[in-house]
Amino acid sequence: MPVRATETEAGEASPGDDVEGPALPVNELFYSLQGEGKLAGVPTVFVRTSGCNLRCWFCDSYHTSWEPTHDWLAVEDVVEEVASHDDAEHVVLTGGEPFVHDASVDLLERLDARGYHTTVETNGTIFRDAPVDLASVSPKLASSTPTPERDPKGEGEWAEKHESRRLDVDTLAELVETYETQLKFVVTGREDLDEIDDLVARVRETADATVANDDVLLMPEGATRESLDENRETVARLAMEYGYRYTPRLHVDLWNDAPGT
Ligand SMILES: C[S@@+](CC[C@H](N)C(=O)[O-])C[C@H]1O[C@@H](n2cnc3c(N)ncnc32)[C@H](O)[C@@H]1O
Ligand SMILES: Nc1nc2[nH]cc(C(=O)O)c2c(=O)[nH]1
Ligand code: SF4
Ligand SMILES: [Mg+2]
Repeated sequence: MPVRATETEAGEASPGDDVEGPALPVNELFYSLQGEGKLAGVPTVFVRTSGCNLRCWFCDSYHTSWEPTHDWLAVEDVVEEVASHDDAEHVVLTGGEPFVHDASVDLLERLDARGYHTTVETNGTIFRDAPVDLASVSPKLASSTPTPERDPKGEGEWAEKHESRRLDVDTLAELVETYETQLKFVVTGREDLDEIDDLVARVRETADATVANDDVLLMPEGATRESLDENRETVARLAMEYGYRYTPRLHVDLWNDAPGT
């Protein structure tokens, strides 16, 4: 699909006059297996919006965050493209950060009306009221911050903004109270576990809903097979030690970092 560069930080520059009704900046749309979380292995259509309010140094979707590209599509056309994948019953709305866009709610409503199971992959900093069957929330830890040493593009210009935005316990609590939720943490090493324990405790104190240990998933950092090979066993052992759930990155095991997988 042809894409054009986005002009603003969160990628919310508007569609051209040729697009009617609610529209989304779509980076890619593809059919694959859900690679992460409780539904890993389920055939799924992925809609990846462009634009994000954070800048994780490790972001595996660089062209939705650090250098966003997309084509503006009418929500109606996105639904038709999803429906062209005859066998799919599940749709994942991801990004970038899908909840920066008002039209994500329109899309979820139309998908729900057609009977799809919807998962939203979100960083948990923005709440939206929408028909979401599984909120797949991935709160960002201190180890995600793009310090000058780990900045994929500049020299740490995003570090402060990322740091001030990356966690909002009240928003996490609202998501947990409203939706069936999994909390899926990207783990870079043992150092992350104190922060995860602390955050899970704060969400449990704040939310009027239960967060079971098997709703808390540890996912190894790794956009490539090579980096996963380095991290996955450490993270699997940490899951056993702390009593949380481990999630693979099945798509990376199967297809490495190929686009559209
Ligand atoms: C690209 S993000 C888009 C959704 C949303 N912005 C978020 O971060 O949850 C999709 C998922 O990939 C995870 N992710 C991104 N880069 C990763 C990496 N290098 N290793 C492991 N997981 C990664 C995110 O934490 C999130 O669970
Ligand atoms: N196969 C596959 N599964 C995924 N689960 C979450 C993904 C995402 O990027 O949000 C993703 C993805 O990019 N590919
Ligand atoms: S929040 Fe998600 S999309 Fe945004 S930079 Fe981090 S991993 Fe990438
Ligand atoms: Mg992905």
